[in-house]
Amino acid sequence: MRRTVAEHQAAVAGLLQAGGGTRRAAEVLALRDAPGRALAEDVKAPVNLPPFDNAQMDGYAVHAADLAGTAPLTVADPIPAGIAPPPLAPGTAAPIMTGAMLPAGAAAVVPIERADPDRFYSDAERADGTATVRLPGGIDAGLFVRRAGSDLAQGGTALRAGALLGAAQLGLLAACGVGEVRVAPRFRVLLLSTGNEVTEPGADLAPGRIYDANTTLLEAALREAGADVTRHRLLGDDPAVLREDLATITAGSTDLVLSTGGISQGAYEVVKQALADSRVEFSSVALQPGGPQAHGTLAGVPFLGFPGNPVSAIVSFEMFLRPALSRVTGVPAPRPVLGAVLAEGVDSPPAKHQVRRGIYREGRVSLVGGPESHLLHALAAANCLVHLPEGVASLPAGSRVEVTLIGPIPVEPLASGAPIAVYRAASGGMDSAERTPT
Ligand SMILES: Nc1nc2c(c(=O)[nH]1)N[C@H]1C(S)=C(S)[C@@H](COP(=O)(O)OP(=O)(O)OC[C@H]3O[C@@H](n4cnc5c(N)ncnc54)[C@H](O)[C@@H]3O)O[C@H]1N2
Ligand code: MOO
Repeated sequence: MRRTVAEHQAAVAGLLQAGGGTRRAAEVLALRDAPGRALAEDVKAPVNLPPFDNAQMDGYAVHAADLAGTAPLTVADPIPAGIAPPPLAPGTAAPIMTGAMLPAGAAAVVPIERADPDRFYSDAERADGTATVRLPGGIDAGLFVRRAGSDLAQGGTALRAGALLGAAQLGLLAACGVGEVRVAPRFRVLLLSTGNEVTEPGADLAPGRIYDANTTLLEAALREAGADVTRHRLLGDDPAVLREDLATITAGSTDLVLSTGGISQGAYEVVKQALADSRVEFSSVALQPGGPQAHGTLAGVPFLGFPGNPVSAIVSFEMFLRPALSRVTGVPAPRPVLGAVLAEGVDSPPAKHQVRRGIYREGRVSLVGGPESHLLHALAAANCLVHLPEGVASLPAGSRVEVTLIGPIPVEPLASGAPIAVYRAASGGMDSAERTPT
């Protein structure tokens, strides 16, 4: 059967959805074990974030009654972070450190650099209670005060079910005091490679044989995408042996069986022959590489057969399985798809969606290697897949194409002295300093 890329994408997503791999019980994990997992339920903030009004700068806490004036204020006891301070009396200013709780009565914090003197008194200097400080008048209420709940109010939704847990999301949960999370179960994949010619990397290579790249390639891709992978022993080219092997698969034992190789037009297509009378369909998708595809079920377990050429296998993963996993389980996050200008002209078979490998940078994409599906070295140098859709026979340099990012975009080191961050304080008036790399 011949089908379009979109038709096969829908078929694979439907297969995983029906497979029920996402309906297993959620797991409860400590935050440190949860990177890369998807939340199984909404998480509400059990506390305000921040939990209390606190100082955004090291400086003086100023009473609401003293914001306007410039008269000297008596210096009160200092307030370090981590204590509950006594109330602040009018006519006094308390040295307060970043993150310390604002005392009752205080309405603003003036950074120490704006105070006169512009340094904190020592305990000895404050001992007789006569130390004073002058602050600039006309201070806005709320200056350098971080209000309780201003980031997230208690009871508010911190993260929704399905959220992918990365560093920022886990950091937020930790800040809220949440120690454990319920996450969706990992998607389990049984991965098998076929072919008499494939040899385990590290072993001696007999004439006519090649090393097994696909198991490592797909296992790494699947793990990176959040799946739990079990490798099946390398299988030869005997359909009877493979059929026997696959007969041991039982419903619920895994969420997906994924094979590579043995599905096209040869005389020894082991997967095709072993599954001839099964619920697996062999089709030709209008995609290059990645044309031959197999999908269906084995004992109710979803099955996908990718072509044996390594680039065909990884393009199949990126085009069909990764988006389906993303849609069905929430993990991994979808790949970014960007518009880019082709650095060179390119030809493509118009009856197929061709996927070339490229290096994307600053809006331009250069192709790496040719269209052939054995070019692993070029794949390893690429950071994107370049899409030349069905109907396109050739594109001149300068044409716009879509690229899917699969690796990091190269960046130049920052020129010395260039600003790396300019932060403007939300409370207005005083800007924090521009930071420059040294
Ligand atoms: N007459 C035709 N021949 C082929 C067609 C076709 O339509 N008509 N399609 C070609 C395309 S496109 C592809 S892709 C391949 C797919 O073939 P199979 O899925 O049956 O895969 P194999 O024949 O087993 O292997 C293809 C290729 O990949 C190498 N291989 C296999 N497994 C591994 C592995 N684990 N690690 C590294 N390399 C592997 C294998 O040695 C072959 O070179 O068929 C074309 N032929
Ligand atoms: O479709 Mo095959 O996957 O081009 O090499």
